[in-house]
Amino acid sequence: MANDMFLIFNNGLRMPALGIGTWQAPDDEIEFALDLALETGYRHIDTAPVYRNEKAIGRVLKKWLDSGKIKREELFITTKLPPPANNPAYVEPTIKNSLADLQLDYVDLYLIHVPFGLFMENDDFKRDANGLLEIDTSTDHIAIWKKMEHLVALGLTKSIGLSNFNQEQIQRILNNCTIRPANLQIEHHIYLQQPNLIKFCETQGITVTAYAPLGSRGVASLNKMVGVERDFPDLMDVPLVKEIAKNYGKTPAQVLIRWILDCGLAPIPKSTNPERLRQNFKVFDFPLTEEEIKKLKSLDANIRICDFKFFPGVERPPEFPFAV
Ligand SMILES: NC(=O)C1=CN([C@@H]2O[C@H](COP(=O)(O)OP(=O)(O)OC[C@H]3O[C@@H](n4cnc5c(N)ncnc54)[C@H](OP(=O)(O)O)[C@@H]3O)[C@@H](O)[C@H]2O)C=CC1
Ligand SMILES: O=C1CO[C@H](CO)[C@@H](O)[C@@H]1O
Repeated sequence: MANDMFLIFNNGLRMPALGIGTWQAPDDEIEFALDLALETGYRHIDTAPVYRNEKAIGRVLKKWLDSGKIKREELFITTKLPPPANNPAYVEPTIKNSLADLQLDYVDLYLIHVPFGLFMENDDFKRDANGLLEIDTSTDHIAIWKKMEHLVALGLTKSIGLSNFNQEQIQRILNNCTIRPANLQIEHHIYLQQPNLIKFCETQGITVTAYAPLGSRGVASLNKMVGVERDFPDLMDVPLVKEIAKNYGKTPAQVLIRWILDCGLAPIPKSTNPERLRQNFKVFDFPLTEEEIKKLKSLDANIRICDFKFFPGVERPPEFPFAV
């Protein structure tokens, strides 16, 4: 089954609408899973230096590209500027590190991962004496964006975009840019739909990628590690989702993914499990009806799962993007 759906960027680039997420996929798992994903037909891969798996992803990409089984232009690779590199001086060296690890000459999309800046210490984010993350209060989005634009001129990325930015932060970039953001990557699923932000992106010609489309179990495990107590709803157990899945002979995960595609967004579900990874790709043969799309839209409950509570103290000003 072919992935025949694309999102068209404001620079003309075509991004396969369904991608594969790679957060919390350690090296051995991701090497195996990515190989299988490429066999299955996935062509859009989402990663980031903070996922610490770019080297493993690079090994798989090199193997496929060297073998001639795939051409570079058939792939769509996204990676991100990590929070400690939210500083104009670090933008170019940081993408060059990612490219070296990914064994690529360019990526298709480079995103500013989060709007707030952090610092590194001993291979981890730097904390103060109270265990709170130290925030870089000098983070300057406009100066960083100028360097992001320069990366396009250097040919190190085809397009540039943002992740986890709110409308006000995006508008500030739009007011001061030469190259407009091509894409915004945000949490998006039936319980967090942010219609105003999506509408804003639509009117500004910014495509939207939906992270945590299945409800992200990874956030729960990070929360647990830092003692944040929070229960999340299981999106695959929602009665309406299960009912629609049953009617089509599909799984709840497939309905959640298909609904995002039908909303015109790009879902990037993560799976390193062979059966689930293949299952998540089999979504091109059952467009939902207008009625089903509407009913699923009515489930919006403004439940943000990836609220960065697993980063203690990160909600302090100046650039934390969400209402606290
Ligand atoms: N820009 C940002 O700040 C963020 C970006 N992301 C990106 O978005 C991607 C997706 O988000 P993520 O947080 O991983 O969460 P997802 O919503 O993709 O959920 C992934 C979880 O669901 C499980 N799963 C996958 N497919 C199925 C299925 N068919 N049935 C049941 N369970 C399934 C996976 O387990 P298993 O692997 O065992 O199948 C994993 O535990 C990330 O991997 C990352 O690339 C994510 C968070 C933040
Ligand atoms: O993409 C993401 C997933 O996990 C990270 C934590 O390590 C977050 O920074 C993030 O936004």
